[in-house]
Amino acid sequence: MSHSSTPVPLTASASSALRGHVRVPGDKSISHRSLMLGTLAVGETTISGLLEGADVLATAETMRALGARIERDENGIWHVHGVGVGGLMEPAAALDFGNSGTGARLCLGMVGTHPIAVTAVGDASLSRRPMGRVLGPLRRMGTEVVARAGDRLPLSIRGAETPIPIEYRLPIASAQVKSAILLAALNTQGTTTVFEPTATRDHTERMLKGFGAAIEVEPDQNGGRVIRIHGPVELKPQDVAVPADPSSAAFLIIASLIIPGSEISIDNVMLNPTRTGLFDTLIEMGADLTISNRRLSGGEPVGDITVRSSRLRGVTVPASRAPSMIDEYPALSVAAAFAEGETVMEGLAELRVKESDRLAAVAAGLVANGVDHHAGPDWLTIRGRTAPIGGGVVETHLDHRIAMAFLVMGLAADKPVTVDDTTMIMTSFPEFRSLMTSLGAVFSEAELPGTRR
Ligand SMILES: O=C(O)C1=C[C@@H](OP(=O)(O)O)[C@@H](O)[C@H](O)C1
Ligand SMILES: C=C(OP(=O)(O)O)C(=O)O
Repeated sequence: MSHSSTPVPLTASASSALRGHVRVPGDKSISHRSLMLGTLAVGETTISGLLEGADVLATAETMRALGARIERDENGIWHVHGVGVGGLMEPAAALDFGNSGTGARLCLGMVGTHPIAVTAVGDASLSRRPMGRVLGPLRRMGTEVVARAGDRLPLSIRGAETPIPIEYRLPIASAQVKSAILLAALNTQGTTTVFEPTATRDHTERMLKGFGAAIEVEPDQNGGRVIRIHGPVELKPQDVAVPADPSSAAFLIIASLIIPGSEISIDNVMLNPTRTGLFDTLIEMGADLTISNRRLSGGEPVGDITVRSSRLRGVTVPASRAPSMIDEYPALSVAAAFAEGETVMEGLAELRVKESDRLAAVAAGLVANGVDHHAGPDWLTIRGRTAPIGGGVVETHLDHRIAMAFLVMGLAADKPVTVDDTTMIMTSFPEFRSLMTSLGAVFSEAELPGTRR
């Protein structure tokens, strides 16, 4: 997205019951990966249901700059004519990843083992986020890095001429780091091994298998996994059908739970167990959430979700569940504000390095709207319904999930909730406002004097 777009504030007000049967856009993680793997395959990959959000469109642009021919046809199908592993071309200009951590980190992995020079830039939010977590293993594989202290964007890399396979134990639970190494391994002679102490989303592994890579995944007894990939790899083009994004569905689901009388259904939601921690948590909280028509689609479990408004109660969400719902804590915090009793969320350290410091941004939004809570370095407790909720203005810090979560809060609150900017919602869920409005949500334009970003 543009780095200098004018903020567009929005107010959400108490809405009557949400009703309807909808689809939400394609999964962001799978969308990025399908463009990247399509680029690394020889021949034509087609993608249906691609998320056409700014983050993914930025990835499409970077894949073009690296040599892929990518077109969208009149039916909304994307066609990626790949250059093959080893075939990436040196881009003529810096690659702009906008607001997207996934785009930047996975692409650094891809190019880190191609002998080309690449400069990576991003918006103000992305330029604050740590890249050392991928540059560390890439340096061991032979990638040269020119970056300022702290390894933040903008930075330049030159990919290794003769990449070295590594064994790497992830120091943090991060699918982006794991995926960057696996993508780097594709153009590396020999076996690259990644140990992940806690399972994180495994779309890269599933998709690499689908594209024909020699990859083995072995679960260990403690919930971790060992992943081995044997390079160099030749990828075969695929027809990818991207299922709906559970992280986007989360906002509709929580809105329906907290607005009395609501009942909505969402079709074809991805239900990979490495992504469904929020749904498990909501069910523990007493949510009337049912999943029907479970099936496999393109190597991923999917199903249709029906949700009805429910009396929620507070629960403890253990740290071990964090990787499977890492993007859902802002939304869960809103559900917790409307639940009876205390919700305890542990293991939240990674929230501090997302598009914003999400722990701080959520806590500030809760303060602004009168919600009883306590935040620590890596935990948050929220006591729901102790006082009227709402009436605040929330600073979003270029973070789409903060904006959407607090707009959902406003739909069920005693007083309206305003967010200071909604432009960045287009990174992951451009249809958020129109889809929510079609279900019955009430939004109105807001004007804020001297909004800070
Ligand atoms: O691999 C991915 O597609 C993602 C991994 C997660 O990030 P981390 O790897 O930093 O946990 C998640 O927060 C992000 O939205 C998407
Ligand atoms: C953290 C997120 O994305 P990314 O890391 O790709 O910017 C997100 O979408 O919540």
